[in-house]
Amino acid sequence: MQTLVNHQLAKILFMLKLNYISVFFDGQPAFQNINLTLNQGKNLAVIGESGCGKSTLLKSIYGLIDLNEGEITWKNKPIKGPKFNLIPGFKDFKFLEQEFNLMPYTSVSENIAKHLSRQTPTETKEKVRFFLKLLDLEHLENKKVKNLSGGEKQRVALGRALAKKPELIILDEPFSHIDHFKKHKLRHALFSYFKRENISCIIATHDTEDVLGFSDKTLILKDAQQIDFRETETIYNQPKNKYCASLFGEVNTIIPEAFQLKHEFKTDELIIYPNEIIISPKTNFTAEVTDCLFKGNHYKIYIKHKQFNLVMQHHCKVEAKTINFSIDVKAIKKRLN
Ligand SMILES: Nc1ncnc2c1ncn2[C@@H]1O[C@H](COP(=O)(O)OP(=O)(O)OP(=O)(O)O)[C@@H](O)[C@H]1O
Repeated sequence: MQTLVNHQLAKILFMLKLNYISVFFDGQPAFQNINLTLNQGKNLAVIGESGCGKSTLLKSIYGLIDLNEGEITWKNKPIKGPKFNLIPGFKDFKFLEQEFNLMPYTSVSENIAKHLSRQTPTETKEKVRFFLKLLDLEHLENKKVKNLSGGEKQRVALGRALAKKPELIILDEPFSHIDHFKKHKLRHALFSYFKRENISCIIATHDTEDVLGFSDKTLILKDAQQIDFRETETIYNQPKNKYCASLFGEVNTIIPEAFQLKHEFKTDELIIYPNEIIISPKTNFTAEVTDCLFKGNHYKIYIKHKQFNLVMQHHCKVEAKTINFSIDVKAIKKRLN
């Protein structure tokens, strides 16, 4: 009985399932053997270097591209590509592509209102007002879309995608045209809205800020292959390799033995983040300081120790030509465990 209940629960929770899916263009994989599940209300980030297959994967999930291998299911029903669907795209999903496809000669409000579900004029007005506020577009409500900036258009496109509440929203670099100042506020407002409304989200991005703090799971692609798919925190704390760690920023690879850490870490190579190298005057490790960059709340410091070029961070500027440093073993062990 319990098994039956668990099985049914799993059926409900695993809304989206990608079952070893692949797409090839001219015999070359755009992505290959992607295998994952996404639960209701969860946020998945898809990251990886340019050309690794992120956009093609998103389009395939929405049903715009036919799969060459595997199957995509949503609530246990297959999602078919254009070969099997007269109207491309899946009804429970909304997709915000890199191109926005807005109606240029109508106003911001009209663009959003057109996509709301049918309701009374007062309800429509209230809903439009809600999205204008959420996306910081209130001051532009009557402006024609053709006269908006790229970032403003991108926000209208987000409003349009959300107007009729989707069960899954697919976002391809949704903040790429939006300035940093607005991006932080908007990102927070949007992801909080998705959580509140239990909307699942898949976002392809090059911005670590979209990933850390907001995505529950992360999929890492490289050369069309699935390199990792785990909880975002686990991926960051225990990166499989340097490529995976580098997607979150600059990192170091060291040989533990060269830093007298052979007994602490039983691996040939160890990936360490810049905050895990610390200036400590009492150690035997000296390094030449090759650069020191102001980063706002810290300095990024490039150092050279024997054959190792390392990057570390420090709370204040380093003027000295050489420093003594140590590897923060305690912090690394805490992260790895
Ligand atoms: N319609 C197509 N025909 C042929 N090749 C394609 C097509 N669309 C994409 N590709 C190729 O598939 C690969 C994956 O492209 P995709 O746009 O999915 O990458 P991406 O990870 O989204 O890149 P970026 O981060 O630069 O947006 C690339 O090598 C690309 O050239």
